[in-house]
Amino acid sequence: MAQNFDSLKQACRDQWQAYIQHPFVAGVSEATLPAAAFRHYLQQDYLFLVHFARAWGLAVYKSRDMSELRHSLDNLKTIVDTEMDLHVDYCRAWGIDQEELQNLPEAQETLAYTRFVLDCGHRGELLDLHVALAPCLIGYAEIADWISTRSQTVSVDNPYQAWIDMYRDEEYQQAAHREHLWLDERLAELSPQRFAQLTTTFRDATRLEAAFWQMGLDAAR
Ligand SMILES: Cc1ncc(CN)c(N)n1
Repeated sequence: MAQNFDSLKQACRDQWQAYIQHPFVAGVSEATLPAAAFRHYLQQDYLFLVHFARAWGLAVYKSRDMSELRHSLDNLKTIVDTEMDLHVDYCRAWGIDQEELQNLPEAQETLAYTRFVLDCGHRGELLDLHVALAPCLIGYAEIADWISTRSQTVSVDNPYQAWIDMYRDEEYQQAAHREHLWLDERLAELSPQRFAQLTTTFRDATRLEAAFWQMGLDAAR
């Protein structure tokens, strides 16, 4: 049977679930997450987005034809022109201004995750980089879906509603869908050995996403 993106998720089922349904995400959904946890997450996520934009820039650089290049460029634009602007506006609403964001010290979890992804890109091929980036782009679209289907989700007066809406937004969901299809096409052709190698990358990136949520929770203790 041909492998696809769902095969990657299946191979890392426990780690994927621990990321998508992390207590931080449940707290956002139920409006019970401590504000200090979310604030710390927002600050570090600004730094994260800067490095992830660089990683998509690296994917543009590593592309072999115009179709690959345009695909990575679209993802770079989603971060720089849409997600980052919304993020900065959102931080401002939480009383965090641009100057504060630019002068933040980088947390270990941010360093570990972002440099891991950049290293996958430098060391490997374009596909290694896309697989390392997938938990970020596709994972948040799935998280927004998970939140919207939960009966426990609070949708009236939830202080995190604007953040949830950012990832439920059609443009973000479509970018995640395009990446899903892009990966499905490339994963189908691989040898079992190559698929196993990419599974390790995907699992590690997923673990680093869960650690990023945990960093937010720990900041509120
Ligand atoms: C840590 C993290 N992972 C993913 C995303 C969604 N692009 C994000 N903003 N931050």
